[in-house]
Amino acid sequence: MLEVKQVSKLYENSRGVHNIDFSMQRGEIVGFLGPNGAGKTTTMRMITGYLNPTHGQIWVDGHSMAESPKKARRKIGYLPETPPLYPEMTVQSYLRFIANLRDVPAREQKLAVSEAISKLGLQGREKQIIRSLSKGYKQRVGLAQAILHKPDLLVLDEPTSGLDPKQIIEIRQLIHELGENHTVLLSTHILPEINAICNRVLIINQGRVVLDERPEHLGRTMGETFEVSLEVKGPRERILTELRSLPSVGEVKEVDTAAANETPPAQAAPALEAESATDEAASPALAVAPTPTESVKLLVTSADRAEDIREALFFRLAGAGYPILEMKRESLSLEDIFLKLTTDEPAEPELVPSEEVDTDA
Ligand SMILES: Nc1ncnc2c1ncn2[C@@H]1O[C@H](COP(=O)(O)OP(=O)(O)OP(=O)(O)O)[C@@H](O)[C@H]1O
Repeated sequence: MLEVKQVSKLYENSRGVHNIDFSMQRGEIVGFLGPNGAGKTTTMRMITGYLNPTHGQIWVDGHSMAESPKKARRKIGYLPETPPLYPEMTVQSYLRFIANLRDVPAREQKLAVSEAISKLGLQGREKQIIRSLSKGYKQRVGLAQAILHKPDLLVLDEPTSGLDPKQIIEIRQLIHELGENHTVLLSTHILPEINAICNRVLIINQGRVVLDERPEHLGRTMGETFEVSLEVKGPRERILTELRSLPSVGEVKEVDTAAANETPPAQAAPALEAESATDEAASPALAVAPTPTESVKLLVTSADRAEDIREALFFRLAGAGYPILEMKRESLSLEDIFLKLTTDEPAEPELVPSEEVDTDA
């Protein structure tokens, strides 16, 4: 659907983007992430034909943006960071105007506008002046103009920026629905947005792609070690011994010793023995002075980086008679990965304002 081949955009200040290279298959929803100034908008403007690359090529559904820009752009719906709205127009007249601009045949315009209005939940607002709409509804009109000519690829630059939490959820839901019939590239600063709607993530830093992966494979790609947090009921020392003797286990760290300190291990064993004795013997003791439940919280890593050790932990602890109260796989969050990939870099030198080399298309 989209091929971005070794694309660079050099501004006079030498910023911009360098050798961006990726492709998108039909039906993908790709999240485009990067810190401020990383090059997201520059890349999106080149993909949509609003900016000429200094080097490289862009193909949209087989059409070269350089050689057949009209055909290539016909395939794309673009929502820039600031939606290109005319505030004095009504929603309906604005969308009719855009349909005209995009060469939607006259006899199809009415239907195209009413379809876009209903897809974006703008029914009842057709006659409203755009200026009087809330930011969330203006964004819906922006999305409506992007899909009017029924493009295959939607390029959305920070579509939820500046919206309140309720509007963010609504717009996300709409993008999710649009993703059923469109290929979508969307830039965002909101990391949970990627997990919520995207099936692939591209991270760009200082003008270069530094990660291209499916969200569920991010940990593996980052060389993450399989790690599990556990809460186990039973005597601390014995649990540690059991776990450390498992060949598939690498490291076992205690994360919260509060429970163990409350009940020293020496006292724990008799208490458990009393519990495992007859019910008649255990119950009166509990009624007089309840035995604190001894549990230990641990962080356990795999000996072989990526091996899933959850089943081994379960069977070993169950076999030894120590119930697992909680078990959770710990993984690097997208935030962790983003920070790892976009910090530890030399700080950007002070930017001297200058004109760009190419003029906008
Ligand atoms: N017209 C221009 N002239 C010169 N430099 C520019 C121009 N437009 C962008 N740049 C520089 O190119 C780099 C990439 O900018 P771009 O706007 O694409 O980043 P971005 O990732 O979209 O940032 P943000 O998240 O802040 O919108 C930045 O260093 C920016 O200063």
